[in-house]
Amino acid sequence: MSYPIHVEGLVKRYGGTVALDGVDLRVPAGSVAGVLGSAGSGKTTLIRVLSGLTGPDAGRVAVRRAGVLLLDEPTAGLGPHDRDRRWDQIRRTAGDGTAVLLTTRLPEEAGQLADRMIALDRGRVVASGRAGELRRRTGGRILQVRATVAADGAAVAAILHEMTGTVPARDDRTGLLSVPAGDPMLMSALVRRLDAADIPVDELGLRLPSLDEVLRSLR
Ligand SMILES: Nc1ncnc2c1ncn2[C@@H]1O[C@H](COP(=O)(O)OP(=O)(O)OP(=O)(O)O)[C@@H](O)[C@H]1O
Repeated sequence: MSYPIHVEGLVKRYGGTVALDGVDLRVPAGSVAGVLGSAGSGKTTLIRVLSGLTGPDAGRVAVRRAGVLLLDEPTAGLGPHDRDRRWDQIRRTAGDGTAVLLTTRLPEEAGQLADRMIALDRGRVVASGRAGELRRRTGGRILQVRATVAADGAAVAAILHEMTGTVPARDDRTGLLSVPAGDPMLMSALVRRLDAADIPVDELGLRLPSLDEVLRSLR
């Protein structure tokens, strides 16, 4: 199979900065590849090399002239309505047989659009695979909870640790404790435990992981 976008061992340096450090990726026709990374991870540099704006320092880069779409953070700055329209356009374009590669800082965007995901961290591919696999590996939702009385924080952390096997992260500013909520019954089980221990909480919920949390779990 030949790929409309095919990159092997791509290295790009700016002076002493290694912006891309041995990137491998292949994008089949009719699919979306999502490159997920934070500021400075090398996303824009990758788009610039793929589009021929700048040359690689090492490696092999092959990009077909037709049937390829390269998008650098295509929904940055858009409101929810325009973002949804842009997502639909991108899905339609891939549905017509185009190989789409897009960069994003939003794990949710990569999860929504991408067939395959590539996580980029300081110029290196730290994870790649089917978007569904990566979503499973990153554990879905994060549970967060805060004790009403600060002195109860340690007891809540100990309960979370015991229930999940993970030491919860604590935000020093807000006092919120968070752990990956792999088990869908975790929240209700936690409420029972807190009730039995007579510990009041003033915040309890599930949220999507941040980009940093996703990247940390993939590293
Ligand atoms: N023209 C340049 N000259 C020197 N260094 C550069 C240049 N372009 C990028 N870099 C450096 O290369 C690294 C990767 O930058 P790049 O812009 O590709 O990241 P990015 O993931 O697109 O970030 P952002 O999300 O902020 O756009 C960074 O350390 C950046 O400072």
